[in-house]
Amino acid sequence: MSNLHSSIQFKVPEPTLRRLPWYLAYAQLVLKEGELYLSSTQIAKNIAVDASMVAKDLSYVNISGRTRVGYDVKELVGILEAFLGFTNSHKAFLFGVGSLGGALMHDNGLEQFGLEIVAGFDVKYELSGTSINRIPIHHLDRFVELQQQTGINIGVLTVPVDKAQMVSEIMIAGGIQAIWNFTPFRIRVPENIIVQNTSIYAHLAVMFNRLNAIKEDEKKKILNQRHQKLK
Ligand SMILES: NC(=O)c1ccc[n+]([C@@H]2O[C@H](COP(=O)([O-])OP(=O)(O)OC[C@H]3O[C@@H](n4cnc5c(N)ncnc54)[C@H](O)[C@@H]3O)[C@@H](O)[C@H]2O)c1
Repeated sequence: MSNLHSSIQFKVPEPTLRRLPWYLAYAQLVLKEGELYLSSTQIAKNIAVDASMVAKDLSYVNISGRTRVGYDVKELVGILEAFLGFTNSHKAFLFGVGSLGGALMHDNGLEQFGLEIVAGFDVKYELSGTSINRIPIHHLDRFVELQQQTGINIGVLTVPVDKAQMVSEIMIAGGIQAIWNFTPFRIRVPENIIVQNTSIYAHLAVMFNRLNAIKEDEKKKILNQRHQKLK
């Protein structure tokens, strides 16, 4: 990625960066269906966001739609893929090949999003020399040597929570500059290190909360109906 490209990306607000992959996924679907043009209103309807928000988000990626016709779908897909860094594969090491780490190594979808896990590291000796989805697993002791050979600077952290800080320090000392942290521990890192904390559980809480809101609404409706009948 060029410096110019990365300096543009840093100015993009995080919520926009989180929405762009949704637009891309929808544009890819439309492209498959053979459509040539796509409007921001169409995108907005399908993603359930505001059309003006879609247009604003897309203004960050330097693509302009044609009045009344919309965006050229092929161009939109290409630009979004390149912008999000999905076209150039980023290679990563994974630390902690347990149930979550193993599942991530099994997931072929990650590569579509530009991340390729090329090796896993663990402290369990019985895992050394084995592989998951053709990705080799090594003992953690071999990390520095393999980092020096490959120059890989992204690390996926899936170790037990009480090991998160210690392993992240080993990762950083060995040359990792960006950590995708799946542990619930808020690791402390030097300023120049990028950390992205990710939790699938956070989204669960949102889903439960919305479900409860629906239930509360239904309860209110039932109570209202009873009141009406009593009147
Ligand atoms: N973010 C999420 O949504 C999410 C979801 C599930 C689990 N988690 C978290 O992911 C982490 C892993 O969970 P899991 O269920 O896969 O646990 P697990 O016990 O199945 O796997 C952990 C692995 O880390 C290895 N390990 C331990 N110490 C290590 C070290 N110093 N260096 C390298 N590897 C080491 C273990 O040998 C084991 O193979 C936990 O912190 C858990 O809380 C997060």
